[in-house]
Amino acid sequence: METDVEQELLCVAAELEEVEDQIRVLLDRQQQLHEKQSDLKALLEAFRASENYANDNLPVGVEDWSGSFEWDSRADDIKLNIFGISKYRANQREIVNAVMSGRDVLVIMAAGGGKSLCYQLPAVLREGVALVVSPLLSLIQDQVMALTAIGIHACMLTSTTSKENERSVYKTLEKGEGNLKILYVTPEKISKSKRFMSKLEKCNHAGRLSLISIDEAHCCSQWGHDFRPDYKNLGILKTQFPKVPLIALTATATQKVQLDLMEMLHIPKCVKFLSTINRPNLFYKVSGKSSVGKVVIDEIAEFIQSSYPNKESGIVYCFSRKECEQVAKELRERGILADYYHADMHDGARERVHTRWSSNKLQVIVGTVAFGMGINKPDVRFVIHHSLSKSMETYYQESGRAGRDGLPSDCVLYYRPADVSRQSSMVFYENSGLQNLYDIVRYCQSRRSCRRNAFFHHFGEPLKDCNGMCDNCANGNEAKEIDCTYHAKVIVSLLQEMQGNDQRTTILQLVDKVKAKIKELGASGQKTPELRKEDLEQVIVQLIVDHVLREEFQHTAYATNAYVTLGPLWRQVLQGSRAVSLEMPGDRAGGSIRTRSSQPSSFAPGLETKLDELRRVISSSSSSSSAQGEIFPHAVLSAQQIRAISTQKPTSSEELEKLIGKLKAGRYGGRILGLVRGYAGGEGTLGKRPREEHSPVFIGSSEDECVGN
Ligand SMILES: Nc1ncnc2c1ncn2[C@@H]1O[C@H](COP(=O)(O)OP(=O)(O)OP(=O)(O)O)[C@@H](O)[C@H]1O
Ligand SMILES: [Mg+2]
Repeated sequence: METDVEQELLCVAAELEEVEDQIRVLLDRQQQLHEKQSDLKALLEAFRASENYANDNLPVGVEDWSGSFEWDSRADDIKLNIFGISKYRANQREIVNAVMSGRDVLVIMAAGGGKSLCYQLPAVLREGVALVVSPLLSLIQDQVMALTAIGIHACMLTSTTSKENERSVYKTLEKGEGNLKILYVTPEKISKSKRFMSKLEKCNHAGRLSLISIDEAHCCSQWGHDFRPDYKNLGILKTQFPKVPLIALTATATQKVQLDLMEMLHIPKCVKFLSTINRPNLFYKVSGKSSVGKVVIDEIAEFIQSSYPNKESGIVYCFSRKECEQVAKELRERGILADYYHADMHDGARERVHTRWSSNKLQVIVGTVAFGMGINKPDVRFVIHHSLSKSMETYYQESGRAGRDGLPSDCVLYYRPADVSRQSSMVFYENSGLQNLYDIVRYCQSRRSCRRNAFFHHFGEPLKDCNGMCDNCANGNEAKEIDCTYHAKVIVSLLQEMQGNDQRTTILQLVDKVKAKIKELGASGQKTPELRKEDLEQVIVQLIVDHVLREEFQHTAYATNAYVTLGPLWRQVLQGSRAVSLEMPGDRAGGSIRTRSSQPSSFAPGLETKLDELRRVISSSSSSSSAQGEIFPHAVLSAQQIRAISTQKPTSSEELEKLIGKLKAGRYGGRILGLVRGYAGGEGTLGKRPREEHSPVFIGSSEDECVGN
């Protein structure tokens, strides 16, 4: 009798503990929801304030930014004949109109959606100089080169600008000499250079400051994924120049970040344009990453060489500077033209690598996160992550460097659970750092859910069809689920035992212990699927993101180490009330899942090839002859324009102008038409080109954007 009562007491105690665990999880959730509730309330107030403003201050109908405006024909002319763009993408025209009407504007538009045109076109249309704040030197150089190439006078003030150039820019600002249209600066200029601000003041006083643009505006917010301290002082611009329209642009801003931006930049009454984050032309894929470094490089090299035999451009992102150098070297040893780019290099060396890549002399840049934000190379065909990103936002941004011209491109992330603790020991002290990391880890661990939907879900957007443009949608039916409840129990009981003995363990050490334990228990006749080392790593990581386990960090003099310990829900697993399963690719060979573009694309010589060669020739002759700096091949003719010329085969300058605008037709028309003539009648006298395997997919527009179509 007494033992029965004791038994029952033990059961009640165990159940109580379980209930307490659940309460802890619920309290956590309650706290999160309270925070979200207050953010949303604040957001709603801000929206209402801006709506009231719009209603109170503007005549009815003016908020229709798609109507007719007096600058329409000039805008159309410059868009086509200077920028070489035949049709606006979604929201571009409306944004240009809002800026031209003098309003402050907040633009959230997908990476590669075409944000630059939204401020560059008004900058050309309006009198005076536009100020553009941009966070990175490489991005600024890219933009200045591209604008110079199409004859728009742009310059920059950065850490690399010579004193002489700086003086000349200051003179232009002060006296209005020359025809400077766009001035790019890094945010430090605004926050640190009083001299610059006083010149700007004079420029504005003379009515010559046409607009202010804050590119990559998410850097203002510490809730954003790439907060830059100098960005937080940019509020001064609206205070100093209240009458100058300010346009803030970013590809990624959650509602919280949007609210923050409006507050920090002092634009509570701005017009907001939100576009979808969807990039329908990007194929997302997660590949299993071998624990052997050389094998990973072999796979990456094989992927690049078989999918892109014509040396189309790509980026490989790595975790550390050292890793970048190593990976670049090993890719070179495998015959790929690759070089590295990271923050430890001199500005000059970084610029050289960037320029070689932009002019297609280098196929692959192997970079850290220091490379990429806003890089305007439209024909990047693949972005490979050698290591895990630290959040969904960061991954969306970095992978979004691919396919900005709207043509099909690959985004591949090489995932190995052991990489999780490398990242977690870097981000655990950041605001929601671990939570953000675990979101991308869930993305990687999944073998069934649509990758694209994971982005929609993350950015709070309604789901859209993926059209088979991710590995899980393409291969999801082949994926299988393996029951790992038994393994999870062993893991939890081992950890319980170790904690009782005051022992610590890393994920990798734990895997070895689990393997040994399962072998030892094997004799007891338990029927369990045999898991490889990598699978066990994956089970442990799954348990971490599901709160059964948690990571704990300890600093040493040289590093921060991540250990794994019991989390709030461990008892549920131990008592068998929580099943644990793992999604596996159908073939179990994580590294070799079929991809959309893993078939080698045959590339016979044809008109497209000839046009590609032509643009390279023009680009390299420009780099030796042009006083205005290099003109990159993509600035001579974009991939879309090459496609349009190849399909339409224009026979006169007028026809060509409709496809690429007057400026380019005037400069290169004779040579382009000369090539097209060789292909008149469809067959071509220079060799027949097989049909391209990819049909173009375009970004963010309801209309067909293919120039001339
Ligand atoms: N309406 C259009 N039609 C065709 N191409 C366009 C159009 N608008 C922009 N582009 C091209 O799309 C590419 C990406 O544009 P842009 O650099 O402005 O993107 P973004 O939105 O600033 O992206 P990111 O967030 O990555 O900086 C560029 O090559 C640009 O010339
Ligand atoms: Mg941009």
